[in-house]
Formats: sequence, C-alpha cells, structure tokens
Amino acid sequence: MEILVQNLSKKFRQEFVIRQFNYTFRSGNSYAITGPNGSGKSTLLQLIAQFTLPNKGTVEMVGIDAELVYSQITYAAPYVELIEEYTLPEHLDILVKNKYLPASVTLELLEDFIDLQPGRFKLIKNYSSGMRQKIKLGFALLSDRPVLLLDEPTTNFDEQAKNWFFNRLEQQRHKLIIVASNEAREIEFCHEKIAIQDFK
Ligand SMILES: Nc1ncnc2c1ncn2[C@@H]1O[C@H](COP(=O)(O)OP(=O)(O)OP(=O)(O)O)[C@@H](O)[C@H]1O
Repeated sequence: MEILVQNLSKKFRQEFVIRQFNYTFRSGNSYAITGPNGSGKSTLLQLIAQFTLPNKGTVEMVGIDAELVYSQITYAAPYVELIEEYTLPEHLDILVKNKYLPASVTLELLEDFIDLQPGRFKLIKNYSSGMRQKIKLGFALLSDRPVLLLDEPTTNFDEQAKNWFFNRLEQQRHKLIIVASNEAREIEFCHEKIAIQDFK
C-alpha cells in the first residue's frame, strides 16, 4: 500500500493550515505528524483519509479505486465517535456487518483483546472515557484494513492502558500507520517524523 500526496494545500477562510505538502507513505512504515496545538495535525490526517477535501493538490491511494479508499482505512480519533446508545455487542455487530471488522472478531475475542470485564448490557456511554478510548482503539487494531490512522491515541489513558496500547501497536508493524501527536511515546514509535510547521 502506498499513499501519494502531492502539492496538498488546505485553508479555512483565508488562512492556510497546510501549504504544498508532498509525501509518500508506505506500508510497513509508521509516521508521526507533529506540531503545536491548532497547527493542523488533525486536518492533515483527515485530508490523507480523504474525509475532507483539499483546496489544492491530490491524495492518491496507489492502485485503489477512489470509491474504495474508505474500505482500506481504520481511524481512531477523539472526534470519531462510538455509537453511545449501543451496547458493545450491538456496536461490534454493526462494524462486522459493515465490514470494518472481519467476522472472526467475536465478542469474546474483543473483550479479551481490550481486557474488558464482560458487561454486555452496558451502554457505551456508561463506560469511562479511558475505557471508551480502549474500545475505539480495539476496533481499529482488530481491523484487517491496511491503513491505520491514529489521532492522539493515548488520550485519557493511564500508564497501564498506555502499555496495553503500545504492546498491541507493535503487532501492527506490517500496516501503514500515521499518528498525529505531540506525545513523546507515541512519536518515538514512528520511523519518520513530519513537522507540520514545515508546510506553512
Ligand atoms: N472545519 C473547520 N472550520 C474552520 N476552521 C477549522 C476547521 N477545522 C480546523 N480548523 C482550524 O484549523 C486549524 C488546525 O486545526 P487542527 O485541529 O487540524 O489542529 P491540530 O494541530 O490537530 O490541533 P490540536 O493539537 O489542538 O489537536 C485550527 O486553527 C482550527 O481552528
């Protein structure tokens, strides 16, 4: 898998958040997008995912039809919400039906993966913020899609949960991973670092 980004620019109102960004992302590599608050890390991640359109430039997933790009990506971010009124089994069911997760991901497997005590009738909104983040990451990490996009993945995590995440992330090295973050541990995992300030 290769994502080719050429001459990408994005502005909100009259102000450029990203200007003339060029990069090639490849499977088996992990990339950190770094920069101060409000510098455009999340915007760049959303542009790469093609969730949002650029003002100029292109993002191409090489060899993949434009309509199928979404089916190659898993995305975990504070602004990508879980369905709060669902229970975990209901949520899992919908992700399997929509092919976000393979059918081999059973409830038992998911609960084991995220170290969750079974609480099958509990609504997602009644889990703690750290647990909700773990569920979100569990869904992303158990997917077999080749591109994994993570925005500030260890937000709301204590040390134990951070260890859980980094151990499981190690098993994803074959994927193309992009992390938007300023957190030292999230960045040090990555092979390449992209400073957003270089594209202003
Ligand atoms: N939909 C939008 N409409 C208008 N402005 C926006 C929109 N999305 C982002 N921005 C602006 O673009 C800039 C970059 O925002 P972005 O969220 O990408 O930064 P960030 O580096 O991810 O920030 P943080 O580290 O705080 O999460 C900010 O000034 C933000 O206000």
